[in-house]
Amino acid sequence: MSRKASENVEYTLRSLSSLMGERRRKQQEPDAASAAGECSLLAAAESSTSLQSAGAGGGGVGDLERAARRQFQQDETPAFVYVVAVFSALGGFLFGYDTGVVSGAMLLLKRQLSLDALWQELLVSSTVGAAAVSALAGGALNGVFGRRAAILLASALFTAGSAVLAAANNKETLLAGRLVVGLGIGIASMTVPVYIAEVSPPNLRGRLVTINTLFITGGQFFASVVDGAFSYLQKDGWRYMLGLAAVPAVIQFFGFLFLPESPRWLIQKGQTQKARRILSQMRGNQTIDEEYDSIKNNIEEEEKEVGSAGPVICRMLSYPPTRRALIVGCGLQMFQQLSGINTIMYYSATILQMSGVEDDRLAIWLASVTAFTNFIFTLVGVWLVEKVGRRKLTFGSLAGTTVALIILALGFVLSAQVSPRITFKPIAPSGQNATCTRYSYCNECMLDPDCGFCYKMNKSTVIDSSCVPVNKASTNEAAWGRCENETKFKREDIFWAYNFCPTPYSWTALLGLILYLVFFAPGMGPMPWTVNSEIYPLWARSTGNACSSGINWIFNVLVSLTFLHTAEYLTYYGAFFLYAGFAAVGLLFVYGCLPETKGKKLEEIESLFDNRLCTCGTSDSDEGRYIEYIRVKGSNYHLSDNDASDVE
Ligand SMILES: O[C@H]1[C@H](O)[C@@H](O)[C@H](O)[C@@H](O)[C@H]1O
Repeated sequence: MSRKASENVEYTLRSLSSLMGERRRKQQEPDAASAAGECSLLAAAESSTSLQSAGAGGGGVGDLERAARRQFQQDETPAFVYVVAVFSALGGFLFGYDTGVVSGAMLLLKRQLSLDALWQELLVSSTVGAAAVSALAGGALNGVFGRRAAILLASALFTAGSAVLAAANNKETLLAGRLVVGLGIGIASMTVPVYIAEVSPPNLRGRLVTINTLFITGGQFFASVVDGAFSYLQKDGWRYMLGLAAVPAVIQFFGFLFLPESPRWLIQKGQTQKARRILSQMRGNQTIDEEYDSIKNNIEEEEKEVGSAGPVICRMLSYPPTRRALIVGCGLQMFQQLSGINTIMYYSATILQMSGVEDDRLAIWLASVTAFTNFIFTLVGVWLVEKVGRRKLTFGSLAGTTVALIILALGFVLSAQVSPRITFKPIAPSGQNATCTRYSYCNECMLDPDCGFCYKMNKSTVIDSSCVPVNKASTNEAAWGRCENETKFKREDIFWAYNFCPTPYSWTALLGLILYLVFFAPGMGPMPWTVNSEIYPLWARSTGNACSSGINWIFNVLVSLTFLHTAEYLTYYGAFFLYAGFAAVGLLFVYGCLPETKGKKLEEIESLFDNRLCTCGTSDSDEGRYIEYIRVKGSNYHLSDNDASDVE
């Protein structure tokens, strides 16, 4: 039987068994109910036989199956699961908002509180650093107190942190607020995907977990709009930017007071009655027996196989399937960051300036266009994840990202090659730094963070150009010379370029940037989070996600903090070629090591890591196959894709 046909058979059987459950509930008489159930199964067996022949002959799908499919889809999506997913994903929104909003807030803050470079760096990176620490610690928190408690704690931290930030009167208080918010981000980033994965039905799990990343990028986009809007409020605009996060945080906190704990965590802790009640609430009108049994059996088997002595991380490392899963999960998170997403997100305004946008405010608004691209294309990922699966989506996305990075780098190579010559070397006033005046091309001048390029234009040609030191207090003007006073030099048609050079190849940078996000956002953005929420068995899930989220945050700090220095040492194109190199290695890793988890029950996924690591590329033919358990007249039949006839 062809694979397509076998999938159809499974689908129909599941649909019909679901229909059967529905019909059974509607019947008042137990006997009549069981008769209806048997009828349905007989119909299923017949239908599967006819489908087998239809599949073999390449024919269409019958009315019965279509009706069953419709019914099945209705059955599978109780609104409650969506409500739970959306409330949890508010954690993702806050993660995106708080990491995104700071760049705009910093523009205002540094003026109002006269922050030097060290304090600016501290305020930006303290949050990411705190997130790394709390993501790592979040594993224990999740394991001991449960997912719900962890999400409640994260939203409390977000609320408290935002309130402190909005009311802050000095930089020390701001630092405290940013640290508290960072602790919330770390806990939310590792807990929310796990929680959503555990409450979702298998056929929707990928989509619902990916919604969390949609909320992350949505938060980043919203933050960029808020930054743009409040940038006009020079005094105290930053208070609104930083404080606004309290609103979704409070909503999430109160929402979660009424939302349930993950049934899987409850079963693990022995609270089986409560778990059953929640599971049936989450599954609407379907029977929960098989799912409940399979979770419970799995926990018991795991305990037998792996034992329960010693720290979880040691047990994970000494048990080959979880060790392999951990390598895959952490590797994915590492490559997500190494492919440079956050240099694109945090420095898009700078990169856009390189592409010829000279006005600061316009660059901030255009940065929100890039954030919007990231958001919209994550939505494409939500749509694709259950259609093409995790593996193909991640691979395709990373391949496109690599090409986009190469285009971005080539754009910078072209710009560097036609970099304007420096034609005018002013004498530095006594006691002033003269290093900048030694450069011969704009490109060298641009890469020195202490210097900027001052020039005039004759039609489209750069003339009278010089390289002079930048004013440390405001990078909008030079420390001395013709570009010293912004209002004055603008009146005289003189231009100042800090961090960029005027170039006719500006469009390549813009093209590369947009292409990058178009490819990155549907796959490499969300899949590392989605896959990590699925690949660990229950006993290792919190710890596995804590480690991989920790890795994500650690590489986030490393890559984004070193971007400007990397560009200084390797030039801009060197930096992007470097990220392209990392992405290419990531591509091999994904091809070799990432198995397909689409449609599988969480309890089945562990077996994907039974074989030696990095043999997944050879087991593609297994993609999309299900093993489904159905309950027939009180007994469980194991239905593989070749033995539909087992059903009587
Ligand atoms: O998945 C997310 C998303 O792609 C964000 O845009 C990025 O800033 C995060 O670092 C990443 O983890």
